[in-house]
Amino acid sequence: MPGILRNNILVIGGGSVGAIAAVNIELGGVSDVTLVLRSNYDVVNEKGYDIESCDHGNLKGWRPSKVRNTVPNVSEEGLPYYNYIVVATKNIPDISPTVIDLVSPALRIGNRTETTIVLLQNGLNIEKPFLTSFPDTIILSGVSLIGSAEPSPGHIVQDEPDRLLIGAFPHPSANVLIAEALAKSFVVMYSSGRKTDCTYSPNVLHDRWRKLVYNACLNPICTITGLDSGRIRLADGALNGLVRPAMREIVRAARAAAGVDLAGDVIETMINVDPLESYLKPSMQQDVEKGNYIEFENLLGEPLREGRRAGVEMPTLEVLYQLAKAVQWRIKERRGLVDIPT
Ligand SMILES: NC(=O)C1=CN([C@@H]2O[C@H](COP(=O)(O)OP(=O)(O)OC[C@H]3O[C@@H](n4cnc5c(N)ncnc54)[C@H](OP(=O)(O)O)[C@@H]3O)[C@@H](O)[C@H]2O)C=CC1
Ligand SMILES: CC(C)(CO)C(=O)C(=O)O
Repeated sequence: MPGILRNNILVIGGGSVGAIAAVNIELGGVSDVTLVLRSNYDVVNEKGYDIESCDHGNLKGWRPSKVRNTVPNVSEEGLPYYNYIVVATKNIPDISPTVIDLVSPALRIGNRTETTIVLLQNGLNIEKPFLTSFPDTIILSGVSLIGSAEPSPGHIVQDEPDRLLIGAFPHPSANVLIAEALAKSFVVMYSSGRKTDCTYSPNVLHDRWRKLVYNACLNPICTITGLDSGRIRLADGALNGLVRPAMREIVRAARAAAGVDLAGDVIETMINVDPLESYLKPSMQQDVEKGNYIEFENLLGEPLREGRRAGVEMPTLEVLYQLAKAVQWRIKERRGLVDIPT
């Protein structure tokens, strides 16, 4: 579109969530997406994505403006800065590279205010390492209720709509109005293709704790039991014996640690957030089935630590956390990260 200034967007991680985000951003027609891929790079670079989406229909051979298998080093490669860097990888601080290592080369040395980072990831306190490493950069929160999976490289199946809440994480020095304006501009850009439900939501802490009622509880419970989010609702006693007690602990922790009062019906809403018949596997369960590392520290460890610091007893979450940690160790062993004494 000559004469019109286009947004230059980097999306890091083109899996279940990142691929759909790239589609939405490109669809508006005013942004060019560079998408950084890893295991699915060869397939997508050669043939494009094969996307089956409840929001977008079937997109065969879909590609964003550019795909890469490395994060661009904007300073060394002399590239123009990115307006937004959208991070849609799993957030696994216990495994390298961390998200900070990943994003760093894409910010111009000495100028970290021109780019805004959007964390399209689950979990609590994910912005903290960014505020420490890039104290001048504004960080946006993306809380997504999409249901999406990548059953094979480059094949994306999105069976629950993309409902995305965007807001700015509290920042120690940035101007609140600028941060708010950047969040709202992102919403406009993401929504301009009119195929998605992306809204501005300033209450980031509330949105993240609310989502944790699902992510800190159903994600590990489904992962550890091997039952998807439909079957766990059918399984004898699992809701009353496991799911609801864990969810009640998160509700108490949100209030005590963050002053967040979640709605009285949040537990039942989160249990029923997806139709039972979708038999949806939470993202952590999908990861374990693929032999991938799990995001247990930000989904489970951080809310548990916050709740404990605020004096909340969290016996169910404590056990789930220790079990998830053992699952992560099993994955590390399979991937050759631990030495087993002979
Ligand atoms: N899936 C869902 O339905 C939902 C997911 N979320 C959250 O969204 C975030 C993204 O999840 P999701 O899309 O499901 O995850 P996926 O595993 O499907 O996709 C993550 C992508 O990031 C890539 N990646 C990871 N590390 C790197 C790296 N160093 N360089 C380049 N690419 C990298 C992965 O590549 P590789 O294949 O090589 O590992 C993969 O393609 C998570 O925080 C998740 O909790 C939130 C709501 C719903
Ligand atoms: C709740 C859900 C399924 C998104 O809707 C999710 O966040 C996950 O799978 O981790």
